[in-house]
Amino acid sequence: MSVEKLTLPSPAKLNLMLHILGRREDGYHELQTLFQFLDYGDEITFALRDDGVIRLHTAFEGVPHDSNLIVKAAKKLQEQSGCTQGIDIWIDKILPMGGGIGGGSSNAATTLLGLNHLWQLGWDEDRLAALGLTLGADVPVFVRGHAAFAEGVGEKLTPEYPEEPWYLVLVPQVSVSTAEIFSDPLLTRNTAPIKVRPVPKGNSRNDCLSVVARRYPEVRNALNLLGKFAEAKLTGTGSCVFGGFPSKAEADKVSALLTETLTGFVAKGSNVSMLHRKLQSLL
Ligand SMILES: C[C@@](CO)(OP(=O)(O)O)[C@H](O)COP(=O)(O)OP(=O)(O)OC[C@H]1O[C@@H](n2ccc(N)nc2=O)[C@H](O)[C@@H]1O
Ligand SMILES: Nc1ncnc2c1ncn2[C@@H]1O[C@H](COP(=O)(O)OP(=O)(O)O)[C@@H](O)[C@H]1O
Repeated sequence: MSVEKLTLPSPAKLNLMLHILGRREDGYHELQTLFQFLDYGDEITFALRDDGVIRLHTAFEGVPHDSNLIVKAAKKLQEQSGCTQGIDIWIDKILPMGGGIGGGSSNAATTLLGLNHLWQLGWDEDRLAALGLTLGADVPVFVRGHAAFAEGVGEKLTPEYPEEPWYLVLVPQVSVSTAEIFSDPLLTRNTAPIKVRPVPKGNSRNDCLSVVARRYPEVRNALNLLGKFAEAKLTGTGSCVFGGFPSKAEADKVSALLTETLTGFVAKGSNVSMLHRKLQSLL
């Protein structure tokens, strides 16, 4: 029997390290980064419609309907597959936008995988990841669903198996523009490539950190606070800051110190995305 309605998770990611190796001729930066997922994220509900219309029913502040990565992903998949069915979509959005935890990219990937399932397209992961890359550099890792070392602009992925601690993620009340950070003249762009796998322990630096911390006092405060209890790191180009803890109880203890002006959440790191665990359970 075919499925008509589906609710799927859309997890966050962390960049456990991020090195900038150089700048390409098209202005994009060559990176090496280690992605891991969090068991924490949005939830997207999809319901089939047979008239071909794609409609996201949840409004996003500051993001017009047709610019939403969920709608863009659905439209591209519909066009490229020639599918004549449509979709109604709702999202329970809890991930902060512009926080470096990949909410938009994750939403796009969940949409691609969810619609591949509901529309019964039978696309394989390679094809979905290639389409995903046209929507954003972080989409392919969410499509593949395994923690990975990423190279290029994020499209060359090798599965990795980092430890899976509990994290406390701090969410400074500021949205960081990725474009602004990558165009800062003070950004370090000449880190030597890591040539061995798995990524040797001790490579936890994020080359964006000093530029982001200099520009955003809110991020500086978060790094200072968390730094008293754990190694405090920046994910992506920020604004979120995270630290690992051996147990949920220890992460919760630090989380209890947060105030209204600096919020955060506790979540388990995971090398297999909760989206893929849910999809597996449906097969
Ligand atoms: C830095 C990372 C690390 O995971 O994540 P976030 O902090 O956004 O989550 C990603 O590589 C973000 O990739 P992506 O999400 O595609 O970046 P966008 O916001 O589209 O990029 C905005 C702009 O930043 C610059 N940019 C982006 C990525 C890159 N490797 N080099 C760049 O120079 C480009 O000028 C681009 O137009
Ligand atoms: N479904 C979506 N969820 C979040 N952001 C989206 C979405 N669609 C479009 N965007 C746009 O993408 C930008 C980056 O969002 P997001 O992926 O959450 O942050 P980051 O890349 O810093 O992790 C947002 O500021 C917003 O303008």
